[in-house]
Amino acid sequence: MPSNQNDQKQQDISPEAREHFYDVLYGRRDVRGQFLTDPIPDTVLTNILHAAHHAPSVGLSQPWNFILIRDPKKRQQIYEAFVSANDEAALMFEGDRRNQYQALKLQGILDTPINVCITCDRKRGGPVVLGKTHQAEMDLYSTVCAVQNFWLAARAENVGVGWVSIIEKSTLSALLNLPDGVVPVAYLCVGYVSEFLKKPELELAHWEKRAQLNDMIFTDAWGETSA
Ligand SMILES: Cc1cc2c(cc1C)N(C[C@H](O)[C@H](O)[C@H](O)COP(=O)(O)O)c1[nH]c(=O)[nH]c(=O)c1N2
Repeated sequence: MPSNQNDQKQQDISPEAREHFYDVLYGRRDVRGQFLTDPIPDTVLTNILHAAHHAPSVGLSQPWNFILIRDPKKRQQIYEAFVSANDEAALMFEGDRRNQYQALKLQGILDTPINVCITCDRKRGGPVVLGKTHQAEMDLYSTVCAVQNFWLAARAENVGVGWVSIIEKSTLSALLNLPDGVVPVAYLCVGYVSEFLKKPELELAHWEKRAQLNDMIFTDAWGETSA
């Protein structure tokens, strides 16, 4: 075998590794109600952060930071911001849907040993960043890639993650002293769990269900399906 093909073979993902990768991917869950308070060893947290930091980013700008929030007082303040936003959110749903919403557990802010806020520095890389010249929001999308890496690496470490977005952004920014130009992208509750549910909690609670993949695929233009 020519040596470049040999190199390629060595880079190929083995069938076993592929299976493990899909185990992690499909086994990932948004966790709210199954958190344990057991501490996360620093080595495990470092592995997860390291994976997040290896996400793709526009122009390799790496616009993210990771704020590790352990202080119970700070978390209590953030929890109160959640409660206030969640009360407002409930009023946006009507009738039975509102009752159903109010019965959902939508955060684990005080239930985990650590919360992590992943931020995006909108000014990182200066005024002109390769790949961001015509789509300014690419730094936000890059940060979301870091969030997904974090989520998947956590699952590989058997650590659960719950994303909480029912918090007023300005309140969160003030509580975390974010400077001008830095925005919170993801507020994550992070901890070991009693179990990873087999399906999304919102599906189990009959709030929403997964759509059919085929209904999501168009060919050549929006709305066009190959017969
Ligand atoms: C951008 C964003 C924001 C939120 C979420 C996710 C994402 C991607 N999710 C979790 C969401 O409900 C969950 O991902 C879906 O229900 C699918 O479940 P699994 O993640 O597959 O378990 C979420 N969950 C929750 O309980 N409170 C929240 O505020 C949010 N916010």
